Amino acid sequence: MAPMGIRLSPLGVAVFCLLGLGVLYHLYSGFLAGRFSLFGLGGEPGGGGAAGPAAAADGGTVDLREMLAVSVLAAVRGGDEVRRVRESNVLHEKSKGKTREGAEDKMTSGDVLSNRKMFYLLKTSFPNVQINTEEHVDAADQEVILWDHKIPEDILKEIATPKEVPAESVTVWIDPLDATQEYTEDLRKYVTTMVCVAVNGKPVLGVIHKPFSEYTAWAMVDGGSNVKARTSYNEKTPRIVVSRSHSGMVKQVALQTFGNQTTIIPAGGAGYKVLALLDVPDKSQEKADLYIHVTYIKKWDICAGNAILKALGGHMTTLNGEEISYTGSDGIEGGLLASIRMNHQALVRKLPDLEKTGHK
Ligand SMILES: Nc1ncnc2c1ncn2[C@@H]1O[C@H](COP(=O)(O)O)[C@@H](OP(=O)(O)O)[C@H]1O
Ligand SMILES: [Mg+2]
Repeated sequence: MAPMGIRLSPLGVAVFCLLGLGVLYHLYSGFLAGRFSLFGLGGEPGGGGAAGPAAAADGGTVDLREMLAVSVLAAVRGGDEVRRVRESNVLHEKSKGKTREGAEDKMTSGDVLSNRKMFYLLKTSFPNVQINTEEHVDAADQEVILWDHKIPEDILKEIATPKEVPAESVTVWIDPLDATQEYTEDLRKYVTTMVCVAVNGKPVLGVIHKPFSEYTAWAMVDGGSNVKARTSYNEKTPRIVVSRSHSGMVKQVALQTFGNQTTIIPAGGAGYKVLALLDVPDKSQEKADLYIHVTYIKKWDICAGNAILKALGGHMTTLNGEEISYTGSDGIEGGLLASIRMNHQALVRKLPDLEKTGHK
């Protein structure tokens, strides 16, 4: 006699098992999808992390202290690309055309790859702000780089509270590789990556990073900084740092204004030249008392330096002493004068009017 009990048909068992597997698959795939979507948004699985772009950006405001943290990270990450490409010795150097004065306007893989990192890091973190960058951003080649929402200790120490401003008042300027000409000549000390944040056109945050010595200077106007002015400057016979590859008539202007005893220091990069005015521990950094530029120049080249100088009590203006507005057009026509711990207006009065003297 067959033993008593429930008889299970093999077909029934198979259907039951399949159903069970289906339920398990459904539950488990939902769980995995949840985890992946959390990672995709930058949140921490299991909760606890703020997900997605900087929370403040969603409400129509952004926190400048958070923007500073992301700007420093962007400059460092961009700098990693700049260094990597230079060390590979495969620069893919191209010309973007000529400047108004006829110099080659160069671009390399270092510029492009740094731009991609810097732009997408800032754009993903602060989707609602206007970002202007020197290089073209390829929308088909997007990169999702997420900020971990950590503000470094040195920033927290200097800037104790968040500083909210309307997102629409902000313009970010990125220079993914300043001193491209010198980069192609392997003059590494001049190269920087820079981020600037302007609020209503006024430069407020500046970051200048030197990828080859891994030095970063940052400052926030009415906030704090990790860099300071030197204790003394020579106002009478200043050492003047000027462009080595877009100089125009700058040497004539400088010597005419300050006399033949004045030392002219030709150097690459607007970022490098601003750092020359400050107390920078980097050994490869030359020191100067003034920075003068007479030809056309773009706002991504100068905004970060302008913000840092302003935060430290210095000045960057056109040669006529006009403040530079960091909205609208990309470039400025009136040359540049940058100084710190000097009577800036007195320097402006000393300089010749470039329009009249034909020194442009
Ligand atoms: N007349 C000009 N026209 C266009 N760009 C200029 C310029 N003079 C200077 N620049 C840019 O300003 C930056 C600093 O210049 P310099 O090293 O000559 O002082 C460089 O930026 P990039 O290297 O980012 O292109 C350079 O290309
Ligand atoms: Mg550049």
